[in-house]
Amino acid sequence: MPVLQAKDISISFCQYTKGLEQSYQKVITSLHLDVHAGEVVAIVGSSGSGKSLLAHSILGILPDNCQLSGELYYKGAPLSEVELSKLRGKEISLVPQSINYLDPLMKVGKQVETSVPKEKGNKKSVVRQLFSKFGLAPKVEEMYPFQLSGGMARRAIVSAAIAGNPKLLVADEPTPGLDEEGVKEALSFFKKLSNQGHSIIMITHDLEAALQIADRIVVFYAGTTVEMAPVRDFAGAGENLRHPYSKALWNALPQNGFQPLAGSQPLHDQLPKGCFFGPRCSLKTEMCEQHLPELRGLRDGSVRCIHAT
Ligand SMILES: Nc1ncnc2c1ncn2[C@@H]1O[C@H](COP(=O)(O)OP(=O)(O)OP(=O)(O)O)[C@@H](O)[C@H]1O
Ligand code: NI
Repeated sequence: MPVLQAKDISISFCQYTKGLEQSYQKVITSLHLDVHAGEVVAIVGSSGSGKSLLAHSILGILPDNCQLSGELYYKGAPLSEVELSKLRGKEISLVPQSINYLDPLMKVGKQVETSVPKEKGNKKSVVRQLFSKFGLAPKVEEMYPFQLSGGMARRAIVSAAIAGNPKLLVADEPTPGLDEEGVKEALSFFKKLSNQGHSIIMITHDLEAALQIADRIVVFYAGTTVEMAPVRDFAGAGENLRHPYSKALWNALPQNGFQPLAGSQPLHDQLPKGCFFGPRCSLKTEMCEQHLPELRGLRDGSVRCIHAT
């Protein structure tokens, strides 16, 4: 049974148009995701594909003016608002994408202390241990966020996210601002957590980083999940991958010759008819324009493409 399962999530934002008239603008169409105990699942996809909104759905921290539909399950049971408020920051924790989540007016050590559960004993010493694990000197505890480098802020945020020893960690772009060594450390730290039975959802633009630690890769495109694949399928010319977009991402990596893909991901208010990837797809036929394909199971994975075999 998956620790977390998201099925057919769609998200709309309420906007005021004229005066008091409201309209709902759908920004996410159909996202699917699951993660098992001890598994690292990486979500890859370009900017605006819905990665952070899915993370916020899982944590139950979407803005008030938006409406979510679809199903979320935690350990097989539907994840309700009430349930989430009990789990958030404890069993389920988020490494937020922006370091602006740090309170600018509060010393960093004190902030991370607020994430340490009571049961853990002396909060200050827990923070000290966490910081030393991430190479942050004791003096950093006394600093304010503006005094930290991007990399230090990132480490402090990860410390806060894991302070409660979460079963499920959702890390939204955890590596920007870190140098090469820092990236390696962060990735190997997540891997270690997963080896201890924790589940990790890692969100990233960086397919290469994802491939280093993930067990499975989930590919998002324009607010839809287009493929779920085991990492081993990212090999050769991508012949084991299921969706043409995943193949394109793989073939665009330096080691595969930087093969570019023409066009760009459509915006949510300019989605094409039928398959969202259609306009960029070499496999496109008339059938593809009729409706958005469902995500279907295929060879140890899933794909949203009628042509995939
Ligand atoms: N508060 C909001 N109001 C209206 N639209 C929003 C809001 N937040 C996000 N969106 C839209 O939802 C879509 C998905 O956004 P999201 O932040 O999840 O993308 P992302 O994949 O995390 O991108 P990035 O890689 O840039 O972080 C985008 O089209 C974005 O414009
Ligand atoms: Ni994001």
